[in-house]
Amino acid sequence: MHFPKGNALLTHKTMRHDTLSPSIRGTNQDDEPSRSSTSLPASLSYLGALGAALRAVRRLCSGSRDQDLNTVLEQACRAVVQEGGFASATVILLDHGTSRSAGAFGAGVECADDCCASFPFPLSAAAAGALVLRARLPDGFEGAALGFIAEIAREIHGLIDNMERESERRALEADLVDSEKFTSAVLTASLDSIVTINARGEIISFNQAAETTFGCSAQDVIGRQFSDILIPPALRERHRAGMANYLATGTSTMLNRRVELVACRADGTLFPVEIAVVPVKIEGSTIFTAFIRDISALKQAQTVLQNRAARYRHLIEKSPEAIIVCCEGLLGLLNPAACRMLGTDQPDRLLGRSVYDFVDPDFRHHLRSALEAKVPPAVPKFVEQIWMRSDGTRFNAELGATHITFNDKRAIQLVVRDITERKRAEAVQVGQNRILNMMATGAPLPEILSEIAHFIEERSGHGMCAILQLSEDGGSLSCLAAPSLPEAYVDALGDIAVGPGQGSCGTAAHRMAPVMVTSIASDPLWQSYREQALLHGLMACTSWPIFGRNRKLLGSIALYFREEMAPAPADLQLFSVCANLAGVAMERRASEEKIRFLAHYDGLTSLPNRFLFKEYLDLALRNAKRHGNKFALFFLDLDSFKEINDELGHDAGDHVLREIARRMRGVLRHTDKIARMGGDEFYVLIEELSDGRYASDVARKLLQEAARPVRFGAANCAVSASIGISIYPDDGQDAPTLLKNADAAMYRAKESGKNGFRFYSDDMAAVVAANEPVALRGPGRPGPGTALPR
Ligand SMILES: Nc1nc2c(ncn2[C@@H]2O[C@H](COP(=O)(O)OP(=O)(O)OP(=O)(O)O)[C@@H](O)[C@H]2O)c(=O)[nH]1
Repeated sequence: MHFPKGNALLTHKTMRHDTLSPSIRGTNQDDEPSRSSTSLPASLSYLGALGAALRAVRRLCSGSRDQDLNTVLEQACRAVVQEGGFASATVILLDHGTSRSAGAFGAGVECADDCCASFPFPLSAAAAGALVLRARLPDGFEGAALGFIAEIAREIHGLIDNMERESERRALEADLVDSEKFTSAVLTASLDSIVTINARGEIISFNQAAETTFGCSAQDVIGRQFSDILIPPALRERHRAGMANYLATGTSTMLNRRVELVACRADGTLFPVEIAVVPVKIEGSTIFTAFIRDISALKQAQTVLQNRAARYRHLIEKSPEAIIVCCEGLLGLLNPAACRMLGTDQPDRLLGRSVYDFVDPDFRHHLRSALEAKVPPAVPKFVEQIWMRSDGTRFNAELGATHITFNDKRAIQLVVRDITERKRAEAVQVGQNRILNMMATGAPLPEILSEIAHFIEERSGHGMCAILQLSEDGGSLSCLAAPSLPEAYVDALGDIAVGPGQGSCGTAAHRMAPVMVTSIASDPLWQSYREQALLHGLMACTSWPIFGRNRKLLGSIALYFREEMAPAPADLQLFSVCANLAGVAMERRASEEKIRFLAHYDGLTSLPNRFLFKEYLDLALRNAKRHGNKFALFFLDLDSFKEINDELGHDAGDHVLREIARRMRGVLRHTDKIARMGGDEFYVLIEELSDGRYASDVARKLLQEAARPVRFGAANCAVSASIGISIYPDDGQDAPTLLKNADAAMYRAKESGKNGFRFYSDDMAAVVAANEPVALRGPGRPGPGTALPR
C-alpha cells in the first residue's frame, strides 16, 4: 500500500480528532491537503456505490458480535473497497500511542492519479484511530461523497467501539464466572466452616465444611437464625446483644479477630472452635462471614501435651534428685531439690544465671565439654565435680547430663547429686582402715592414738585433738596423744580428775556422755582449767567419752578450737567413730598387755616369770660383755616352806609367797630384777655390781625379809631362805653355767644349815658334776634336771 510521502496523515498529530473531518491529499498535489475539493459534485453512481458500502458496513456491524475485531475490520475494508470502488481501505488503530493496522483491503494496488484521505475516529471514544482510504477517482473525496465516507468511517468506528465493549464485557463476564467458580471452589474446599449471615442473623451461606462440622445440611439451615442453630443456648443472648450493638454503634470486640469459643452441633453437643467474623457492607446492608475452625483435636492434643508437660513437671518437682535444665549454659529450670542443693528457696533468683557460676573453677572445663558435646552419650555418664552453693560454699557433686528439648530449644538436663556425705563416709572409711591396719600390725598405742587425733583434726578443719586414757582406778585421765596442742599446755594440765566441773574431758568421763563447751572463758565447767587454756589461746573444747566393751569407760577424746565454736554437726558422727576406734585400740592394748603379763609374769606374786627372767639374763650378759661389767645371779629357795602348806593350808602358803615376794622386791633397786621360778624358788639378778660385798649386802637383806614372820589370820608364819650366788664372768660366761653354779651354791647353803647364802666356789663343781646333766631349776619342785627356757 502506498501512503503519501511522510505518512503525515497517519499520525494523530495530523488527524483532526474533534470531528470526523478527513485529511485529504492528492497524488499530484503538494503536501498541503486540498480544502477546496468539497465544492466538486460527486457522480450519482459513485454516491450509490458509497451508499452500498455504507450499508455493507452496517450489515457487518450488526452481524459481528461473535467475530474477531481484525476479521470484521478486514471485511469492512473489503466492503468499502469493493462496494465503494476505492483502491484500498485501511483501518489504523492507536494503541497506547502506537499505531497498528487493524484491518486493510486493497493494499498494494497502485494507480496513477489516485488520492488518499484519512478519516480519524474521535480521541475521546474508546477506540482511537482512523479509516484511511485511497480513491481511484481524483474527486473521490469531494462533495456529497465526503459525507458518505465520513458516515462509513463513523460506522466502522462504531463497529470497533461496540466490538471492543463487547469484548470487554465478555472478559468481565468470564472473570466473574471464574471468580464465582473460584469462590465456590474455595468455599467448598475450605477446611474451615464458612457461614455467612445477614444483618437479621439469618444464615445466607453455609459451606460443605460447615455441614460436616455442625452435622446439618446447608439446605436445612439457610434462612434460619444462626444463633438458634450453631451457638450454645447459654451464649445465644450474648450473641444477639453483640450483633445488635454492632449494628447500632458499629463497634464490636468480636469482629475482625480470631477468638476461641464453644459452638453447638446439630445434635446439641458442644465443641471448641476458633472463629473469625468479618463484616461486609453491601448496598447499605451488612453481612457477616464467620470462618469457623473446629479445634477439638487441637485442644485434645494440647491437653495431652499439657498433661505430659504436667506429668514431666510433677516428676521433676517431686524428684529427690536435683534436676537442672540448661539452655546455652544458662539455668532454664531448677526443681526444688536443685534449689535446696544450691542453697536457695527462690528459683527465680537463679534462673537465667550461668550454670558455671555454681561450679568450682577447676571443674568448669569438664562441665563445658559435657554441655557442648555434639553427640551425647547413649547412657548418661556420671562424673564427680566440686560445685558451689549460692553462698559460695563448696560441695562434692556427682552429675550426669542428657540432651533434651526444652521450650523448643536444644537443652541439657543435668541430674546433680550432693555426694558430700558419701565422700565424707569414704574418707572416714579410708581413715578407719588405716587405723585398723595400724592396730593389726601391732603399732604402739600412742602412735595409733596420734593417728586418730590427726585424722580428727584433718576432718574438723582447724580443731586440735587430744586423746586421754582413764587411770586403772578410774579417778583420772592422762593424755596419751595430742599432736597439735601446745606441749606446755598438756604438761601444765597433767592428769585431769574425773568428776563434775572438771573441764570438758573430766566432765564427759564423769557423765559418760559428750560435753560441748563453746566458751571456755565463760563456761563454769572450765573453772579449774580456764586460766591455762586461755593462756594458750584455747577458746572452746568438746569432749566425747571413749568406751570399750560393755560400755566400760576407757578415756575421752577432746577437740579444742581457737575460736568460741562447736564442731560442725556433720563431724559429730565422725568423732563418735573415732572414739570407738580409740576404744578398740585401748582395749586391744589392754588385752595385749594382759596376755603379755600372763606370758611373762607370775600370776601369784606378779613378779616376772622364768621366761622373762631368761630375757633379763640374756640382756645382762650382752650388756656385761659389751661394757666389761660384772653381775651377780642369786638362786633363792625358801626353807621348810612345805610346812606352811601342810600346817596352815595352801592359802596360807600362797599368802606367804606373795608377801615375801613383795618384801624382796621392795628392798631391791629398780634396776635389779627378781623373778619367781615356781614353788618357793626365786632368781635375782644384780647388775652394776661394783664388788662382791654389795652382793652379800643384798643377800643379807633378802634373807632378812624372808625370815620376818608373815601374819596369816591369827597365825604367824615363819620361814627363812637359802641363797646361792654366781658371779659373771668369774663363775660362768653363759647363762647355763651361771645358773648351774648358783644352784650348786644354794645347795651348799642348805647343807650349811639354811637361812644363809653361799658364793659359788670351785669346790662346789663336784656337787654340780654329781647332779649332771645340769642342775637347773624349773617350776615346781626344786631339783636337778629342770632347765630354764632357751
Ligand atoms: N602354797 C603354795 N605352795 C606351793 C606352790 N608351789 C609349790 N608349793 C609347795 O612348796 C613346797 C616346796 O617344797 P620344798 O622346797 O621341797 O620343801 P621345803 O619345805 O621348802 O624344803 P626345803 O627346801 O628343803 O627347806 C612344796 O610342798 C610345794 O607343794 C604354790 O604356788 N603355793
